[in-house]
Amino acid sequence: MSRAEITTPEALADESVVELSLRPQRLVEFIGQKKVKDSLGIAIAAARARKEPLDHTLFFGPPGLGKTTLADLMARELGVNLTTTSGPALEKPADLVGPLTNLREGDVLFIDEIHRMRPIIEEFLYPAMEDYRIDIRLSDGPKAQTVTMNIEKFTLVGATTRLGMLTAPLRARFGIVQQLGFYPVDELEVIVRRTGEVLKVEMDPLGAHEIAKRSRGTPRVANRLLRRVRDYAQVCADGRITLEVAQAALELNNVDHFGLDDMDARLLKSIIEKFDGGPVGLGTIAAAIGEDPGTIEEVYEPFLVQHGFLQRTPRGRVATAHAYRHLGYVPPIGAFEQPTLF
Ligand SMILES: Nc1ncnc2c1ncn2[C@@H]1O[C@H](COP(=O)(O)OP(=O)(O)OP(=O)(O)O)[C@@H](O)[C@H]1O
Repeated sequence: MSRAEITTPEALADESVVELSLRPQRLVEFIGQKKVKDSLGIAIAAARARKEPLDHTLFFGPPGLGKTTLADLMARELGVNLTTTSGPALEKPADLVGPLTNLREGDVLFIDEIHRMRPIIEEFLYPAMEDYRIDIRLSDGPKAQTVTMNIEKFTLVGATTRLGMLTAPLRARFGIVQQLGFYPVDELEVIVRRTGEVLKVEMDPLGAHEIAKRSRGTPRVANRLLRRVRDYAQVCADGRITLEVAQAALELNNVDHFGLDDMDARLLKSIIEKFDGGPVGLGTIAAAIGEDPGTIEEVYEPFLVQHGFLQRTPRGRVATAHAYRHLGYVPPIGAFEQPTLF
């Protein structure tokens, strides 16, 4: 595993099965995000009492914070089926006909990465979301015939890491919109302990705390770090995760005590060394470190901005004094006066 991989908030190729086994089974087992959980709990109870489908719901926030898990839990709490797909997987409206016509009343259709849906799919979804009907074109061309089909009343749950990329008409069709934010260390610690119980690994509170501290506010990263530390504990110690074991295992995996990894360090160092600390445009940074600008913006920056390593200003990205010190540089005097954009 490369250094950046261990702390990436995105799911790795081989992780889906293990993630499934770690997924909470009830909404009460979902740790943190209290406001989101409370308002969902109320909306679900009300929908059940009225025997109506829940309003279409949109989750937004960085990857790995539990959007898919919440969609799954909503279906469980509502006692309905969940069908899952994703924006990039839907190539043509016909790809949605099966999933939509198979829905039973109240079922949940989950569309991950909904901001990556093609416009033609989006337009196909509008009448489904609004009036529970779909318009199927029987052939192509200007004289193409269309048949209208009614579908059962259902709930669309969408997830996106880029709320700004959703079109206004699509966004307006969601009755519930919830933002997921990074988790504080104490909540991640609870997640680590719960995962430890599922994996049947013995752990000291300080060991759990150390893993939580380095998890970039992200449950997916916390669970991944725990699995790596567990391997280390089994092979290099007596199987128990103590503070020392966690520290040694995470050092070995190049995860520093803030959870910054090689890619974060390269990004910040490049701004500091090549661009005098910034401001520098996203495209320029991306070219300098050989990474996709979208990935930098979606995956790396949210955590760096939230933890004060990076500022987004109207003229570009700026490395903060905190970033300079953290990476062993002396911050330049008077360089941090740009107004922030976000
Ligand atoms: N609040 C939580 N409590 C317990 N476990 C959680 C919580 N949030 C996420 N997890 C666990 O973290 C992992 C990643 O969560 P999930 O797949 O739901 O994230 P996501 O936001 O949908 O990410 P992506 O957008 O990349 O698909 C899962 O194994 C999930 O069970």
